[in-house]
This record gives sequence, C-alpha cells and structure tokens, in this order.
Amino acid sequence: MEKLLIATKNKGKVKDFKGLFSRYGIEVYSLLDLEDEIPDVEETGSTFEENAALKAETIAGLFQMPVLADDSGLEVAALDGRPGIYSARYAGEEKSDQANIEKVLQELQEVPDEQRTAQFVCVLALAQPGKDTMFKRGTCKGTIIRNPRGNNGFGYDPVFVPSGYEETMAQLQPEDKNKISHRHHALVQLEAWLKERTK
Ligand SMILES: O=c1nc[nH]c2c1ncn2[C@H]1C[C@H](O)[C@@H](COP(=O)(O)OP(=O)(O)OP(=O)(O)O)O1
Ligand SMILES: [Mg+2]
Repeated sequence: MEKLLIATKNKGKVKDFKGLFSRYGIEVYSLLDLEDEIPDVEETGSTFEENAALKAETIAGLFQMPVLADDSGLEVAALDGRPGIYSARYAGEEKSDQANIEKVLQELQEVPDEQRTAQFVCVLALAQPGKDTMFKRGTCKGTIIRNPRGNNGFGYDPVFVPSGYEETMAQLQPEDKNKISHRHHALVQLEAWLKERTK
C-alpha cells in the first residue's frame, strides 16, 4: 500500500497526517482530494470511538477499501471534560476554531492557573471491508492559557501548552507537534498493521 484514504474534511488533520505518515513512506489523501463531493457523515455517536467508526465505516463501505478516520477533541478538567466529542461544534454548527477557543476561554475565565489542566484525545478507527474495525486511542496532556499564541496547527492549538513545554501547540514546529501529539500516540499503535501493509 502506498496510499491510504483518511475520512476527514479537516485541513489541519490532513497536514498532521501527511507529516506523521511520511515516516512510514505512506502517502495519504482525504475527502478533500476527491473530485466528487462526499456528503458529511453525521457524528451521531456518544463517544470518540463511535464517531470515528461512523466516519471510517461509511467511507470504507462507499469505496470498498481500507479507510482511516480520526475523531478527536479537547477535554478540559475544570469543565468536566467538555468540549470533548463536541469540540468541533462547541460554539456552533459553522465549526469556527476562533469562536470555539473564545467560548472555552470565556468559560475558564474564573478558573485559576493551576486548575486549567486539559488533554487532547484522538481515536483512530481503521475500517476494512469484511473485517472488524480497529481502534487506537492517544492522548496529550497540557494546560489552557488565557491568550492565544502561535499560528501553526489548527483547532485549539493556540491555547494549549503541552506538559513540559513553554510554547503552545501552535508555536511548535509541525514536526515537534508530531512527536508528542495525541494523533502521534494513537498512530504509533497502528505500526504493526502499517508495516505489514508496506512490506
Ligand atoms: O491536534 C489538534 N489540535 C488542536 N485542536 C484539535 C486537534 N485535534 C483535534 N482538535 C479539535 C479540533 C476540532 O474542534 C475537534 C475535532 O473534531 P472532529 O469531529 O474530530 O473533526 P472535524 O469535524 O474537524 O473533521 P472530520 O470529522 O471531518 O475529521 O477537536
Ligand atoms: Mg467532525
């Protein structure tokens, strides 16, 4: 396998995955690369796993080939784990990263620095026609700062400082984010499958 389809329309994820998969010599492409418009898969599940499976299995069924999907989000301790699976639509259906960040910062306004812990979660679902879907979960711990910094990355990266770092995820170089991210920690667990496929 030289090419793997990722069932996402998120440009930020695609960029992360292109970097992450280059280690394995695998080229990735996404729903954004297809000529035909693929309707959005409704994320009606109540867990990251359910939503990742919905995306991967729907697209794998459509094209009858292996498909990887990523369902991910930010869990903030002081918000009882919100926005969680609702991270993309936290401030509304238009899915604005900026509005989502503003909403989280607003909700955390009164929360003191030492209680601003959070984690990114990534669940990967690998669907293959005729086989059980495989799931891998990765996390990345950190804190939420009060003023966004940095222009790399996407989503909540400008307000997330990974544990042990001074910079936000959006100030790190893409290759450095890819060494510590939730997406990296999920993907390394798929290594055995990837190696089998690239032999
Ligand atoms: O590395 C990350 N750095 C910052 N923010 C992140 C990251 N990873 C996920 N996130 C946030 C973005 C979005 O608010 C939500 C994912 O939502 P999620 O439904 O999985 O993705 P999506 O709707 O943007 O694209 P799609 O479903 O087509 O893959 O979590
Ligand atoms: Mg989504």
